[in-house]
Amino acid sequence: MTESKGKIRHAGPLTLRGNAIPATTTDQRLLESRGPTDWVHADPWRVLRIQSEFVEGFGLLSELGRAVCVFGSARVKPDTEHYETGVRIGELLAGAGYAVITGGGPGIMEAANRGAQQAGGHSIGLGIELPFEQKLNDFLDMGITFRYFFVRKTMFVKYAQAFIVLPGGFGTLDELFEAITLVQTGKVTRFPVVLVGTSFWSGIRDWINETLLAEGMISPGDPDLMYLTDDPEEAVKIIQEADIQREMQEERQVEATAHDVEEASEESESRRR
Ligand SMILES: C/C(=C\CNc1ncnc2c1ncn2[C@@H]1O[C@H](COP(=O)(O)O)[C@@H](O)[C@H]1O)CO
Repeated sequence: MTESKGKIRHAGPLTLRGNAIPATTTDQRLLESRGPTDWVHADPWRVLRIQSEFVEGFGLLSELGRAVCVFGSARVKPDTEHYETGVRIGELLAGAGYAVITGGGPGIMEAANRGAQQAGGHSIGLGIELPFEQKLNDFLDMGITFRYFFVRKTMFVKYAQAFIVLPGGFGTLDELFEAITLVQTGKVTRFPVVLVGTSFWSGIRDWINETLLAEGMISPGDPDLMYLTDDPEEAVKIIQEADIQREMQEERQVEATAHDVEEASEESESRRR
């Protein structure tokens, strides 16, 4: 705590003299203040809360290793076809060494977390605070509940190498189209988005081809940004294949950089001679 000594006070990085010296110290004002609380709801305070969500998320997830997000309906129940597919995908991903990240809620999220956990993999839930009572599902090794959708979405994209999308409603469509937009605009590269459930998704795939593409709203290659399958094994294989391609590309880049450096040093050596 900073003490007032004569006519000078050091308050953190500040040096204050004369009338600029407040009657109390910063710590005293912090510990004693009992004023209006409106500032808790003001935007500058929210910015700090948003920052703290990023810090918590980065802190929790940064050492995760390879991971895949699984999205899908919050409403499907255990012992239904889509739920069982979610469990199988969780198991397969865990078996292939991927951590499984979901929205941490019920339905497909729970199914994929359950599959990952029962196969001995990492099972992560990134929940969201909602207006109604909500809790993280029971099949998580690590969970975090975000206040802000956009912070949570950053975590999904930053810490996963791919998305698998099962049947779902608006929430699932939002996650699907955000991922596709990030791939389309080059914000993320080599990021497979795999839709599982051909009869559920073929309507939207046809609309994308027959309306979006036909009317020039997207480019000819854009529909291929999504893979479509019924087979959980194939979904995971697509992701593994993309991982191999990514690793090969990274190796080629490292080799090309090493080659450039070698050439540059040979050139400067020959100029010196
Ligand atoms: C509807 C019910 C609970 C909702 N709880 C959720 N918890 C976590 N994440 C959720 C929740 N609801 C939606 N999401 C996210 O959107 C996707 C599913 O939304 P959809 O509209 O059901 O397709 C999902 O991937 C989550 O990330 C009570 O049962």
